[in-house]
Amino acid sequence: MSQQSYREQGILASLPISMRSKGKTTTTERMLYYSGHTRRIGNVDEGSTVTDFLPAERARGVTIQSAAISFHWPPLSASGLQKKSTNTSNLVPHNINLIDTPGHADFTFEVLRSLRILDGAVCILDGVAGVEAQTEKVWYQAAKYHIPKIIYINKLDRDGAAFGETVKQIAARLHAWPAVCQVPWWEGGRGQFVGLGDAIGLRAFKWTEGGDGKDFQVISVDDLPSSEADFVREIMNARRALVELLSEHDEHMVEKYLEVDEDHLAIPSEDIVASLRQCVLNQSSNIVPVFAGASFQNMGIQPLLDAVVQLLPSPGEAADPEINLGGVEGTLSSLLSGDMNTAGTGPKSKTSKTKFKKQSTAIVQNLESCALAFKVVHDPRRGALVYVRVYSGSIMRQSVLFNTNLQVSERAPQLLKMYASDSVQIDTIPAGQIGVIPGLKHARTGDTLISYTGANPKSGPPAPLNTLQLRPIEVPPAVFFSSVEPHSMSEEKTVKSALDLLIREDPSLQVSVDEESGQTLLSGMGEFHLEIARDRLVNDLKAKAAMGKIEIAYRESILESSSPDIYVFDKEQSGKQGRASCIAHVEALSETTQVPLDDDEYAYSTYEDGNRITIFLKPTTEDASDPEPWNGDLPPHLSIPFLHSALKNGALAALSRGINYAFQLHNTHVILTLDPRKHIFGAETTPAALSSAARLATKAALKSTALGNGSALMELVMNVTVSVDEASLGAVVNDISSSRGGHIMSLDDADVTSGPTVNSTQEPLPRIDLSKVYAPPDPFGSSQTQEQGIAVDGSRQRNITATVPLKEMVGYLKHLRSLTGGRGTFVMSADRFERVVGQREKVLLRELRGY
Ligand SMILES: Nc1nc2c(ncn2[C@@H]2O[C@H](COP(=O)(O)OP(=O)(O)OP(=O)(O)O)[C@@H](O)[C@H]2O)c(=O)[nH]1
Repeated sequence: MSQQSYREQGILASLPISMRSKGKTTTTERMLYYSGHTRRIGNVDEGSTVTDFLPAERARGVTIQSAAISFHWPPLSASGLQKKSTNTSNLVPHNINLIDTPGHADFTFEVLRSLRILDGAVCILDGVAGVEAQTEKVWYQAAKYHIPKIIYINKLDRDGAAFGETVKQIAARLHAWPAVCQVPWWEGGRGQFVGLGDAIGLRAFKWTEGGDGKDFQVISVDDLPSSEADFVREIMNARRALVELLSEHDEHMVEKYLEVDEDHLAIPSEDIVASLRQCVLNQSSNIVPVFAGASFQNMGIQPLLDAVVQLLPSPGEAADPEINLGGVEGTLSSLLSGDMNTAGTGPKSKTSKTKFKKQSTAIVQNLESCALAFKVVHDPRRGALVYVRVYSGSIMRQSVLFNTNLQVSERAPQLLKMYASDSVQIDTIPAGQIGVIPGLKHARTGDTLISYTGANPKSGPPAPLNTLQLRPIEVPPAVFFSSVEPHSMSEEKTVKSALDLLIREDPSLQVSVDEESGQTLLSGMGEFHLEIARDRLVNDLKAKAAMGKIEIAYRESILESSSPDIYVFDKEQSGKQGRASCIAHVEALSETTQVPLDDDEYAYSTYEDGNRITIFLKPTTEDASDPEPWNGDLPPHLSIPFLHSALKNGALAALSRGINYAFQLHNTHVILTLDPRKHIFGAETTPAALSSAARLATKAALKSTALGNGSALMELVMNVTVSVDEASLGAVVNDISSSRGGHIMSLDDADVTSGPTVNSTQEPLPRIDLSKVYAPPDPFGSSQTQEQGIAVDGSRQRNITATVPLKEMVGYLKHLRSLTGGRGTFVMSADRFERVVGQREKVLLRELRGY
């Protein structure tokens, strides 16, 4: 297949849209079928799809993991020549890599992770439910990564489908100019959904009811029967609106328009496609092409695939990925071209800085490839499969890959390309492509992998490249947890390896062991997230263990600072003597906390999971104020990154259990000082001994703070946006503020929301003047009036933005539905941890202690 001639399409994904299913997997199945990669169409409802392959996904009919597969469009024939697609423009076959993502809010992190590797996205909306809050959330995130998008409005066969209303919502809620490229064809104006009108090609596509959708009629507008006069008129209206919208944002379109004497219909379709592509790729115009269909009825997929090939970018046109190099942010192309300012990544003194800059330019030249492991899946036959996207260079079979997150190297024994039903062995994964590496022992979802000429077999590539992070994202706090109890002592080991695998697959799950009770705890982002983890653990990975009740994870925070205290660790560890010391003190972290590292080239500071850890490697003396500086000398088995990472791991372990309530600490600053001349004892100072010294030193410091005012209980407060109709507004507001202890932040009209109300990382996009938006009329009463409360029945849709403790949001959807006659929807994300005080603290503590 690799010898055949085809062009590369960028990585494409169907965006997750809401907690309710829009038909992403259903659409993907058709794409695979029409491209010739499957022989039958899989069905979500029967659990027979290619992309929902986990047993838990098939049983529940929901996507949990983002599946990645490759196919060609137009399909490659046996001779390698292109087959006919629906388009007149003789498309060359393209290789498309598709990621089908989950829709449920508990898996939003999985979605954000996938977003990072996309070059383009198809945002699938449900033509009945329209744009929902979860859609907005992901949309703004995609905008943040500059991902070009097209929209596909699905389920137009369903009663109450409202294409025009959904188009208006795209403008109102997603703040994008909808470029309507297709209009739905309801037979005779009010009959059944039979096909589409193509505003670009001035023609219609008609599918036969009940068929597999492979063959369909392409009818020119001139040949449509007179009974379809209204439909023809609407195709023309859409064409005029499209030309006008493009003319406002693209000068070339104005020229074309003038060339054809201002006849909207006379502009060749190729020119419209070229202009649309331009607008989609450069994104400044904020235009989004809108397509239509009913995937379940096999209608609309082939024209959508044509649009993917024509409008979305190839890997070479995709946005330059952001990187982080030793704490400094930049882009990959600036690093590769030597333009990235790496000054902050190395030593802080002036002379070392200049030397370092020269070295880092030379270092980049030896970078062979860099890739992001965006997904790890356990295959019962082949073990862990690591999906990678290569950003520069090529990964070759047998390449040694250095994992910059784990600081380990491992060889890629094999490389695979995944097609629907099979995988093909390949020798190289070039830049822009995705592929699979089986047999890696360490790589986890989210890790950056690099190969480097002349890398040190132990410590990998030189600094600062060994810290390179592609598109880093912050893992949100895991706020629900459940205990995991192996059935017997003999099962402990297998349960542990199953848990290890689970967190390699999904880093938003966390495993911790409660030091005192010895209990293993699994934490996740939501109840559904943990339920699915339980399914994976027990049913798929066959771990013989029981999981306890799913509970909310609170945090605790220290109220006082400790004074610096030394801890000496001296003990046998795994049959070897371990000895190390360090000094620790802790303080409550606040916005004003200063971390003065600038003039200390051996200092290091990191913010992780709500706490800060700062490490100083420097001489300590009791009396002299200016001790002789340390020259950086270390025993051969230790390096500065090793010291930093061992000490940090020790501190993190100590922070996982608070002194008063046994909850993880929050807002705590741990300051560790290690004097390399006094606290390191030759070969006995192993990384494990250093971690133990740091852990025990931190623990002792935490204990000393608890002697005073104790510590504070913290709970997670969520940022919640509830969409309800006007009639239910009062009841919902009252419920949030009185029964749930929430604070109402704002009440807006849903149609004029500023969009990015969900969290502060989303940037506002300018509002669209709705009077200028073209949307075809909807022939049927819209059920969006029921689901979204939009204008038709006179009731306005309102958005309530509030902060509410997470505990009070458990099971909220059911309650909201009962308060709003089934119409209310909501979306939420973690806002911050807040101290619990007064009566609420007493009640919570009573509940937690059970007495
Ligand atoms: N009537 C109708 N139903 C559809 C259509 N497309 C999908 N469905 C149904 O909608 C439901 C959800 O479809 P999926 O393809 O699983 O949707 P999804 O977006 O992948 O869902 P998640 O995996 O939960 O995110 C299934 O019952 C499908 O049969 C359509 O065009 N028309």
